Amino acid sequence: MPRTTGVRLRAETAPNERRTPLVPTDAASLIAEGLPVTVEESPQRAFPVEEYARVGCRVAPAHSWPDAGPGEVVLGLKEPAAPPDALTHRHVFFGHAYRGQHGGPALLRRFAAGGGTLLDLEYLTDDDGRRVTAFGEFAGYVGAALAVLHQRRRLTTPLTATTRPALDARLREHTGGARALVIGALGRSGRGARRALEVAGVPTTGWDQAETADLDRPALRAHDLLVNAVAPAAPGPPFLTPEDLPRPDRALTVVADVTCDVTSDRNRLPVNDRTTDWERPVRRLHSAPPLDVIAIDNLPSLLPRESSTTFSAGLLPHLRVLPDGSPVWDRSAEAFRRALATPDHPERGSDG
Ligand SMILES: NC(=O)c1ccc[n+]([C@@H]2O[C@H](COP(=O)([O-])OP(=O)(O)OC[C@H]3O[C@@H](n4cnc5c(N)ncnc54)[C@H](O)[C@@H]3O)[C@@H](O)[C@H]2O)c1
Repeated sequence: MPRTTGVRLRAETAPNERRTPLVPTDAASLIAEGLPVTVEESPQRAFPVEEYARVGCRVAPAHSWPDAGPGEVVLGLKEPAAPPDALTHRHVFFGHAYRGQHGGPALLRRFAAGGGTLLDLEYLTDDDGRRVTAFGEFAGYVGAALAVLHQRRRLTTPLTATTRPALDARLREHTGGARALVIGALGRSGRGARRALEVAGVPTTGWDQAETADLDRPALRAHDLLVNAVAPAAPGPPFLTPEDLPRPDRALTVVADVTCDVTSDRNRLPVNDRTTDWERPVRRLHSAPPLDVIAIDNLPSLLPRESSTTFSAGLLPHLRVLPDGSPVWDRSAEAFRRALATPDHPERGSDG
């Protein structure tokens, strides 16, 4: 393993990905502690590159990371665009590759071809197995907010990035008028969803694992809004089945699928098999009675500055110790090694 000589913040290429895992003030802390930071130019990042340059980051052209020195750790959020196909560096990003997701084996083959390492952000966990940093709370908040606005016919499209105070103000324009159910209510996304529903004045039921062990389908169908915020550790019975859709007793008209695991065998909402996007956030699943789904896989990007600031604060203490290593980095490297050993049969353990 080469000595860590710096951090290279990549430009994201996914449409509407405005977040960053490292904000300028935290980059400044790394530099002050002797770890150089290079930032690629990116017009879509919510923090202009000038903010990074001002605190002492080197600026590099977008997509120049393949030329980074072998000791530079390449930091991003989503899979780096090819070419190059072979990945040689240590990369830190969300791979979504270890749980049978589409594209997982192909990503692992890119690492196998180049001899690089993925230090997956989702697998940076503390001694108790808890993620050290995550976007979940913002995902739940935005997912529930979009569901409420759609149910109130107040959702304007295409969606554009906003701020928490602006979104709160729109949620407060009206109150009540619906009952919501949040599944996965005790998790980060579930907490965020409940907060948005509270701001919107929507009475909310919260279910977690205890309540879904023996699913009360009539109770589920009696809610107007459903926010799916679970992180299931294993495949299990669906929350909604095709038989639920035509039922005349179904009050449920809007589902926000925050989990968005639409290509995984753990998907608890298999009545929906695809994501939606900022251009067309809502997809009609059934016409009579109507049922619409919102399944956007980059929800926190709608609050890019706030979600990035929180995420970066959680990651910073770990970036600080990159040169020396730590059990947190070791655990993520070990998850990568296990997945690499069985790329077509990914592990099915919990990712928390
Ligand atoms: N759409 C997006 O933009 C976006 C962004 C971030 C995270 N996510 C996804 O949201 C999901 C939740 O993330 P999180 O950070 O809140 O996870 P978390 O681990 O904090 O919480 C998940 C919760 O789900 C519960 N749960 C698991 N299986 C359940 C079941 N069968 N029934 C009821 N509850 C169950 C857990 O007990 C836990 O309380 C993850 O799949 C994550 O990948 C989506």
